[in-house]
Amino acid sequence: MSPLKTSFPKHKMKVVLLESISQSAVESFKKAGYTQIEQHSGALSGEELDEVLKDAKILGVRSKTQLTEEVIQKAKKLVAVGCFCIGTNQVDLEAANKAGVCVFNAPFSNTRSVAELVIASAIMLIRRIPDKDKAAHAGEWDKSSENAHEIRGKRLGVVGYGHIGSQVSILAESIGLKVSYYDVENKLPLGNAEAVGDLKTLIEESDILTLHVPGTQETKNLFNAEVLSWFTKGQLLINMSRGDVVDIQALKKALDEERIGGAALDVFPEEPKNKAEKFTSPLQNVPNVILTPHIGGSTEEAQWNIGVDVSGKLIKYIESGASLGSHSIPELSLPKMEDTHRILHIHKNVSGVLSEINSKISKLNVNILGQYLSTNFEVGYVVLDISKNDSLDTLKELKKIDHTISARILY
Ligand SMILES: NC(=O)c1ccc[n+]([C@@H]2O[C@H](COP(=O)([O-])OP(=O)(O)OC[C@H]3O[C@@H](n4cnc5c(N)ncnc54)[C@H](O)[C@@H]3O)[C@@H](O)[C@H]2O)c1
Ligand SMILES: O=C(O)CC[C@@H](O)C(=O)O
Repeated sequence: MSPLKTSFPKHKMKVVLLESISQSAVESFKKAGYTQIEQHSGALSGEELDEVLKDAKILGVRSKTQLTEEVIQKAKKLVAVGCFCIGTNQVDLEAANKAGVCVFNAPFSNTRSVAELVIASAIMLIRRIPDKDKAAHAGEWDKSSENAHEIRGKRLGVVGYGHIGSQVSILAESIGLKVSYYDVENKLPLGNAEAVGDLKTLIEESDILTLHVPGTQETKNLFNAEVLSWFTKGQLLINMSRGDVVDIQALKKALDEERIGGAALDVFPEEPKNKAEKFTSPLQNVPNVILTPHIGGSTEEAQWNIGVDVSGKLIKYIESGASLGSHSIPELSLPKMEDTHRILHIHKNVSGVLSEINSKISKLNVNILGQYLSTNFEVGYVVLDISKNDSLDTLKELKKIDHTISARILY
């Protein structure tokens, strides 16, 4: 299929990619005809972020760049944001929705990479490899088997049985672990995994706990001092979800008191924005603790696939209006345009807008060849496939309608 033309020429659309997004995304944009691609290796904030967003139509971020309501409101030309990762908690999705900015992510391209690191970390912790490694580097030869165990036959407790949690469960069973899980939703158990009805029982029954919940208000401090007090027998804790899910000071206390026997943390409440910033944590130099710099999904395979996935969604949205997978404006799956022009109208979801769209169309006496609508609580998204001769007049009229957030045309 030859690339679609857009009313706004692609070579004039600025694409900004932050946080070392994979070259696969750059290649996809270039192949689709986008030439203004600006790449930055780290996250941006404050004036620097506002400045690059002044004339950006498309923005790509990973987990560090905070797209607050203020930032989104200032980015007047922004049409779509791609989170080149799973998490979307760094974006104010409500503000993006209200501004008519479509937000996509890559819901599963790095799940396998995270799941592999969880299994690797569990084995490292249960063998107390962090301490042995440190000792060997310091010239000490400690061959003792004390407190080092096989993972076979131990029970893994998975908190959050979604894409990653369930994949960890499959890998864990394949090397002889028993698996239980706790999820707020009713989830189909894979393999021989068993659902447990409450977090306390899961913690008490497991030897290793691994966290795979999303970063939301509900999961903030989910593992607080009270929950961490349910660890009494030296269980191991792995967190590769979001940093603020665990109260770090309370975790340190539990490690110091040996109620928790070791921990692997890939995410932290405060993470450096780039390589130049220093990383500090109360858990540095605590025995049997593995600290990694938020690299659960950082493999070449995962990053390449994420680049392809998210750039594909962004290009499709810009060039066809299809918003399937959007986390902000309503989702619409659209057919190919057949010898028509397409108008995309995003508006506040208040009564009267749809009837006004239809009344304008009937007054102009235009031929509508396809009409698609999707709404959420705040916003409505209408797509009209329209005869080529009528499209520009119709767009002009639709732009005048009260409560219009944005309107654009594709041809
Ligand atoms: N460390 C990394 O590099 C890395 C990489 C990828 C994803 N992540 C993070 O991993 C987490 C999980 O990702 P995913 O793709 O599996 O998400 P997902 O949405 O597929 O699964 C999350 C699961 O958690 C459950 N859940 C929500 N609230 C819960 C609660 N309070 N208690 C128990 N269960 C709860 C949900 O019902 C869902 O089943 C996310 O926070 C994501 O941002 C981290
Ligand atoms: O690549 C990143 O910055 C974030 C990775 C991970 O936390 C995700 O949400 O996919």
